[in-house]
Amino acid sequence: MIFTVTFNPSLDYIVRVDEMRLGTINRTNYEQLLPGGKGINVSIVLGNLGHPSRALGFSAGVTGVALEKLLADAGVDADLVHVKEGFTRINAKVKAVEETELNGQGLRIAPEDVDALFSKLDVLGQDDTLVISGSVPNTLPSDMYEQVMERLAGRGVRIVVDAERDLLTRVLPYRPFLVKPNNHELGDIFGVTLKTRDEVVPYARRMQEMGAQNVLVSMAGEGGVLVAADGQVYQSPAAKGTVVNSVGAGDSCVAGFLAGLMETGSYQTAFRMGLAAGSASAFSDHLATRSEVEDLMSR
Ligand SMILES: Nc1ncnc2c1ncn2[C@@H]1O[C@H](COP(=O)(O)OP(=O)(O)O)[C@@H](O)[C@H]1O
Ligand SMILES: O=P(O)(O)OC[C@H]1O[C@](O)(COP(=O)(O)O)[C@@H](O)[C@@H]1O
Repeated sequence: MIFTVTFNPSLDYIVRVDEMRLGTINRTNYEQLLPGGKGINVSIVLGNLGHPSRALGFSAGVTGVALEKLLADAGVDADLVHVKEGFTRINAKVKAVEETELNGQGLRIAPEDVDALFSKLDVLGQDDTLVISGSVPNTLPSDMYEQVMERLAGRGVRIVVDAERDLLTRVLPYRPFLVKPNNHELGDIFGVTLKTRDEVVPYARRMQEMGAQNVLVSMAGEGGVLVAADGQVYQSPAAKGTVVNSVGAGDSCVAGFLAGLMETGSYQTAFRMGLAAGSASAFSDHLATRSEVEDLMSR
């Protein structure tokens, strides 16, 4: 069974404006409200691809109620800890000539809420996969991901991590099954700018030497690189298409990779399915569906 953990779920409020001007009123010409947060998106896309998962995390307030309603509508099996104070954040994504995101800092999660989440992790064991993904509210200790990995150590759980900077590097000694930085996040870790797939390969290898079993580096319109546990390096450009909304493309990439690996056992196919799922999400106003992913893979 696959479990996802999102420490900082959101409602994503996606709007389009012809021109974004600061310091004045901007009127939108399109708006959409979607469930959000990295692990949550992974669960949605896994479901779209025919693989059930359970989404764990936190919610609070009226926005938390709305989030759970949207997840139920999307057929996601969500088991969120209800935090007493505050409200689930709303992340605003403004699409104009450029894309601007305003991501909230998130909930004030109490120690007993963390305990409640951890007790839900106690059922995980051999053959289970856990995806821990996204930011951690700044009211929680910065070693949250390590605490999760420490708790699951020795139980044979395959752990996937999609996070930035220290959250990511600090889990590497626990030998996560998969990490998925994008090229900017990978470059930030090593203090370099990575633009091409060839430039990414040596740094992805370094992440593997530091402990990750598989390193999948997504590169938006440039496609991606996989340094796999089988010793192979796979590279691919991205599918060509018109980008409608790239929010959730990275999460879709993780879901596509896991689905492809479960279905075929092949890292190469998993990589292709990951990239196709990312592109399918980027090319539409919803997260990737199975038929969209298969269509892109067949091209
Ligand atoms: N502009 C694009 N054109 C084609 N595919 C894209 C585009 N943006 C994203 N993708 C696909 O989605 C994947 C993940 O996107 P990326 O932006 O790298 O992730 P993240 O959201 O984590 O930064 C890419 O590897 C690619 O396959
Ligand atoms: O936890 P963070 O880093 O603030 O990111 C949360 C945001 O990322 C998303 O999960 C999308 O992530 P990706 O575009 O990287 O796939 C949004 O749904 C959400 O608003």
